[in-house]
Amino acid sequence: MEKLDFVIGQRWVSHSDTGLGLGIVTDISGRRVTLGFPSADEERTYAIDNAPLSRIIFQVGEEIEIFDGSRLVVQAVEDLGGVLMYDAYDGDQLHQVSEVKLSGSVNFSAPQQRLFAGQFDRNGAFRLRVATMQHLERLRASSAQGLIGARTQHLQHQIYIAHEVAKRHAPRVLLADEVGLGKTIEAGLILHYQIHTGRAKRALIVVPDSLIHQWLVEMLRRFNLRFSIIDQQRYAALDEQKDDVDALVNHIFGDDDEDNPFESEQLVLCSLDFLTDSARAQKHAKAAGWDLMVVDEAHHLAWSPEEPSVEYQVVEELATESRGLLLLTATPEQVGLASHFARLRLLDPARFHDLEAFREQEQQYEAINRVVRRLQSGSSELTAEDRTALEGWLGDELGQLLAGEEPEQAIIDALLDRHGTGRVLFRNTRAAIQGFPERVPKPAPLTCPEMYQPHAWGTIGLAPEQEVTEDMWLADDPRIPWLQQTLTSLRPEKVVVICARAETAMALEHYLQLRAGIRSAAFHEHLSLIERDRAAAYFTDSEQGAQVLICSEIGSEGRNFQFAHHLVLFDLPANPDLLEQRIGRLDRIGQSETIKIHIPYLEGTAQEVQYRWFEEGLNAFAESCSVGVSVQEKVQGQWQAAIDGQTSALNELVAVSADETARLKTMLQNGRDALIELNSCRPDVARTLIEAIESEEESAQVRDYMMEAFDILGVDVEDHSEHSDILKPGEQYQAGHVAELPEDGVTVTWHRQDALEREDLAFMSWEHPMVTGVMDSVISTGLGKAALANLSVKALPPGTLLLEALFSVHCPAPETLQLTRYLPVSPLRLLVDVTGKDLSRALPHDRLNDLCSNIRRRTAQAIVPKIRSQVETLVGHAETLSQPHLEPMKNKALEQVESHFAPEIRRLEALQAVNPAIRDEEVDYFRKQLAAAREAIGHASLALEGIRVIVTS
Ligand SMILES: Nc1ncnc2c1ncn2[C@@H]1O[C@H](COP(=O)(O)OP(=O)(O)OP(=O)(O)O)[C@@H](O)[C@H]1O
Repeated sequence: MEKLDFVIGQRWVSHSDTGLGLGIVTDISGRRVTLGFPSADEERTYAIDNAPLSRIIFQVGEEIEIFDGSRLVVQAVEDLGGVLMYDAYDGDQLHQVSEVKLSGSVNFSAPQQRLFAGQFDRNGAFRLRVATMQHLERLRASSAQGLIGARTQHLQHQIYIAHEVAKRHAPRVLLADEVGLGKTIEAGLILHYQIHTGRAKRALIVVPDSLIHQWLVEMLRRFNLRFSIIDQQRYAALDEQKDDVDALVNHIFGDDDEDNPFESEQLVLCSLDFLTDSARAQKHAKAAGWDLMVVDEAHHLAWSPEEPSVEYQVVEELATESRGLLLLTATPEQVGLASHFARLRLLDPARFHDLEAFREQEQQYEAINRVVRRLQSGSSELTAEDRTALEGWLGDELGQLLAGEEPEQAIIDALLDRHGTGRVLFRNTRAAIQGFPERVPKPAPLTCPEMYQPHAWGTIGLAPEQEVTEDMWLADDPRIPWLQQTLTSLRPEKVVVICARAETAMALEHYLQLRAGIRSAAFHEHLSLIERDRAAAYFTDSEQGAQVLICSEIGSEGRNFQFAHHLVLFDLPANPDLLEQRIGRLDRIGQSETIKIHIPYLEGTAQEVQYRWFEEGLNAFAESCSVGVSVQEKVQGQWQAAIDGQTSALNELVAVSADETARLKTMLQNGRDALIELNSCRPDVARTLIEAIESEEESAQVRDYMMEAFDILGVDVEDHSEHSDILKPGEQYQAGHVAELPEDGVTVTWHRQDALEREDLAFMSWEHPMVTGVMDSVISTGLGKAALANLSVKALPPGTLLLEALFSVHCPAPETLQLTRYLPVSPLRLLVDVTGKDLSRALPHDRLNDLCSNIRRRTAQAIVPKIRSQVETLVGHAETLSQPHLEPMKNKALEQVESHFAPEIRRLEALQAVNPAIRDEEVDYFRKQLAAAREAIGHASLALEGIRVIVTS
């Protein structure tokens, strides 16, 4: 190593211990030099002719930091007797700053600074950096982005919806697939996509009490999304931590400054019941601000102009504070059309502003559907009448749409949005998806006992046991021996029993368990969350578990019991949608067998009426009946009369209902449902997406990439089985770079089928947190920013220097614009020699990788000071060569920004024509966003992102 010239006051860094920061020469005596390292508060003495030190000289244009924290940009550098004097600008005026005054902490962001400071890496780290950027670019352009690596089967309707919704900016939609088709999975995919792509950072999920745990587990095991529960317990713990002084301060000044637990987490899961009960939690949840809010079982949000429910009001408050909103319900019209409309309005007030107009529009759906169908088969077949209709619906916008790309699709989209069911409603049906098992009703008429005679009719008659004592009905209700016998004959098959009331469920469970010796568990709203989960787990256990789970209506909503094939409806609900919710516990994705629905009912009571109405009027046992609530509204008088005991009304009720069901189904099939179906799944698009996802998941690229990263970051890899490895921190482990690697290691699979079958294996994909964590870390830290490599080729004389330089687009802009989405991630790569010749094409990156080898670190440390000025020349050449590339990159980004904002602006303008409630400011907001994005891109520049200096031998 060469002898270094030291002068007191000079600044140097140690390349053997970069954590020491920027040292200052404090003493030189004999053959020894002493440096103080202010940041580390240490002093070190080195042998002068062998010191692992690099001299730090900042160049013109670089930023320096003074010990008081202020930052200036270097304008000129002067050497005064070995100590440097910088002329530096603070944005206001020029200062003379001796290097003595520089701050002790340094972060060399420019690659050449890192190189000169001795902070360079092995060749492999540079390779990893380039590979990371290239993969990021490829993944970002892929339609699979955001949907990779979920531990779910790839079902077309889910993937289509997830992609369609998640790619939107701040999506606001109603996911209304029929019961059990996977709305939770769709919401999880959307959350994952939005979080993965940076569209959302903060998310709040609001669900009924009984579903908290199920959501927590599904989000984690399927999507690696770690939500935190905020509940009463969390608040109690918070209050315990507060001391008396806090309490006094809060008492005097109010509690505006108190900790807000919703702010301390990014991903929060909270129950709607808790939010409606706690004004404090409501206030906190609202103040915390969200990018995306999910509300499950949204049919609980009942609304009428006179009496909006508390639940509706709570969600409404939060919905205005959240940019994105996903409402989930299988039965959107369960509590009436007005509530359904009010929820649509929460989602898109611009489109849904007038209930009457909404009702009227439904009448047009058939006509719209006819035109849409013809458009789908090629616009040449449009009749003159269709054209007139289109002009009537779309006005001037039609011309713009016809002039754009894919006019047919654009017109269909505009029709669905402005005049159809809207972009906000997605609903897949079993009929459209197909492949679901059959549902077979098994009625069991029973004689009504004496004790129920006074309570046989009216809605009380649907659950008459509530009118007598528990002892009485348990003794004399014929449904009890029937149930006991049915369960015994079905043993050991699992059976879900559902009844309306928690009290009935509790009594039944008690009875079966203690008096009939049938292993059972109860599941209802009076149990704590832990008790409910314990009951569900006891039922799920296939060996030792309960044969029967007895659920109340509310307790069972949303739960997954598809491993059972027998359902007992101990009573029948008044509302057809509640019946569908009940059957949906078993009739879910994953149900492998015919579902047997056992229906004990008491003859000559309201129960018989209800059974016959569901069976003969609606056919609601064998098939999902989405028109049930509408039919009920229509036949309300007859239904009530029949339920009240007018036996003559029953036959007519059944006949009228059957006709109305058929009529509504046909009408909806031709109109609304057809349009919704069109909106909800396009199988060809879904298939292409699934292919793209699977090709990313199945490719060996992710494993190859991670193996290279593990090698560099010190992670040991042991073979486990064909597609699986065991990962453990090794001796050289660099902890900060690898997220989610436990000390004692983790077993992972790179194969989706294995991941679906074995939940204990982590499913590694491009979007697993460990992989994204490594990629983020490579990009955001200095790893591989500067490297030195050796190249042996005969064509070049030994000692020739080449520079491989990477440039990326640098574009400061407010985060809300999310401009990084439009700028390339993959670097501009240039290879230059000292004469400024561009060798980029002659020696591509991969070829160079094959030819290059590592230089020993000690040798490299010795070379760097000698080649400093040549490297500076090379960097200058690369910068000159990079400049012509900037404009095309900016233009491409501009094009993408325009294509994102233009349709949004056009849509609002079109809606404004029919909805005066849309204010000019709303349209202006997007225009301003577009203008700000244009301006920011206009100022974009190229920044040097990484260098590899290649020395020939
Ligand atoms: N793609 C999938 N891969 C694996 N399992 C799935 C998939 N989609 C759904 N499931 C399973 O099917 C069941 C129903 O899914 P989910 O709970 O999301 O339905 P839902 O539409 O929300 O139901 P509900 O209307 O009852 O709330 C769950 O057990 C879920 O784990």
